Amino acid sequence: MTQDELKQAVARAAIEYVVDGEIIGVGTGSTANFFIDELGKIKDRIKGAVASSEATAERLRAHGIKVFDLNEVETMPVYIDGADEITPQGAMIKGGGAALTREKIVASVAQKFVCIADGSKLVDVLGKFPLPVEVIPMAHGVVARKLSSLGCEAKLRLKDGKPLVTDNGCYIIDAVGMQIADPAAIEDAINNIVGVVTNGLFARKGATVCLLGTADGVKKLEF
Ligand SMILES: O=C(CO)[C@H](O)[C@H](O)COP(=O)(O)O
Repeated sequence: MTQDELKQAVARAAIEYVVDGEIIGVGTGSTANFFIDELGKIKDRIKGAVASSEATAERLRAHGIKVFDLNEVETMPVYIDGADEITPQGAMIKGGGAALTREKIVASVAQKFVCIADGSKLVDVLGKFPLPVEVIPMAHGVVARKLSSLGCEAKLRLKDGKPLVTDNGCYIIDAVGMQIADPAAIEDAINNIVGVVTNGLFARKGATVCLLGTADGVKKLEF
């Protein structure tokens, strides 16, 4: 099976977690896009969705799914999203698609986080994938220096030769080669750097369930 077929398989399997008549939190990225396409097929069963990015909102609307502003929503039963890396304990690196802050915010409102990922995303120790850190633009230099002192190479993410600008008007610094033996400690340490909006570690509130696409079928990990 190709990686896309594995992503499609977990996207289909995630429909089981959709609660009829409710608002669903929806993530960002290629796996989340496959999930949105599946959600489109059962759109009449749900009230709508909260999107973790402008791109996701656009795709949801293209499927005729109503998109709610998070400020209108107090709670939702489930948030469904991909990950760049996930451990057997449910800690994740997210933000490869630069949507980490909104992903963390929407996930914080959901009762359950269902991570959908192809098998390549399962790792024993986080950190091979560069850790995304969203920063206030005027602080990117100082934050990069402080990140480097934590033992990584801090690289400003570029798009077409210019700093990539997130949906929040901020920049992303990718922390390359960070040793993440204690995800919760690193998540807190980076979030405490002045100028950081948030980082892509989901250690404190990681996944509740992970649907992992493998050649032997979809495996369910519960945390
Ligand atoms: O965190 C994310 C976007 O900010 C994505 O969930 C993550 O990058 C995984 O993406 P994909 O499903 O395309 O592999």
